[in-house]
Amino acid sequence: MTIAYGESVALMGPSGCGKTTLLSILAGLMLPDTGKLDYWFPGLPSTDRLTAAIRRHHVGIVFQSIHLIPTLTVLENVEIPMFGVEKSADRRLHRAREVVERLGLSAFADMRPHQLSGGERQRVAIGRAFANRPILVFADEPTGNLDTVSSDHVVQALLDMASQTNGSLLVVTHNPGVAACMDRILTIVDGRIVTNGAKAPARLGTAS
Ligand SMILES: Nc1ncnc2c1ncn2[C@@H]1O[C@H](COP(=O)(O)OP(=O)(O)OP(=O)(O)O)[C@@H](O)[C@H]1O
Repeated sequence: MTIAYGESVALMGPSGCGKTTLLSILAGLMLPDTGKLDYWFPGLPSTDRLTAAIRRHHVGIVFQSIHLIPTLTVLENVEIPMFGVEKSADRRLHRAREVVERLGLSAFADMRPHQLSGGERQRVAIGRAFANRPILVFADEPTGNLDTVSSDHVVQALLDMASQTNGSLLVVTHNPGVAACMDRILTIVDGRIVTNGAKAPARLGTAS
């Protein structure tokens, strides 16, 4: 598979076929037993591994189970990834406010996650994933536990943030409606990736 710069890709397939495993390998959270990865991030030397430093600066991850820090406010949760990347506290706060506003969450900025709905919480997690303007964002079943309306908002938030940062998006989903919103759909069939359609302006990375 190849993911291009600025492209949004859905990854589908039956339960247990390996979508989360593939995403975890691509995101550098797991090492593959076999196969090869290549990343060509703009402005960076090509690499076959996403190290923690590359992940911190250039990659965002959104999980189905959200994982916000319950004791921090919405604004503080969005700000977390910027520590160690952006030294200026003023710039961190400015960027966090900008992201929260863009996601339509300004009214919740000073609230704690438990005061928000599931969909709102997931949008905060999306804001956190995009806080450092990453080149590549992985989302694993980001709408898995949400109703249709909240799910639509979450997909819009993902696409809007990706287009603002011109980042690439890989979304694992069981939902054909969510998949249809992406530029391209990859499906794992009998252990192999099948693709439909292609929009490939420039390579960002491949896995085989
Ligand atoms: N850490 C692990 N060690 C060994 N096997 C694992 C591990 N994690 C997952 N598996 C197995 O690998 C297979 C693929 O799991 P994975 O979670 O990637 O599938 P999936 O397509 O994401 O499924 P779902 O759609 O249900 O989330 C499954 O058979 C699972 O039991």
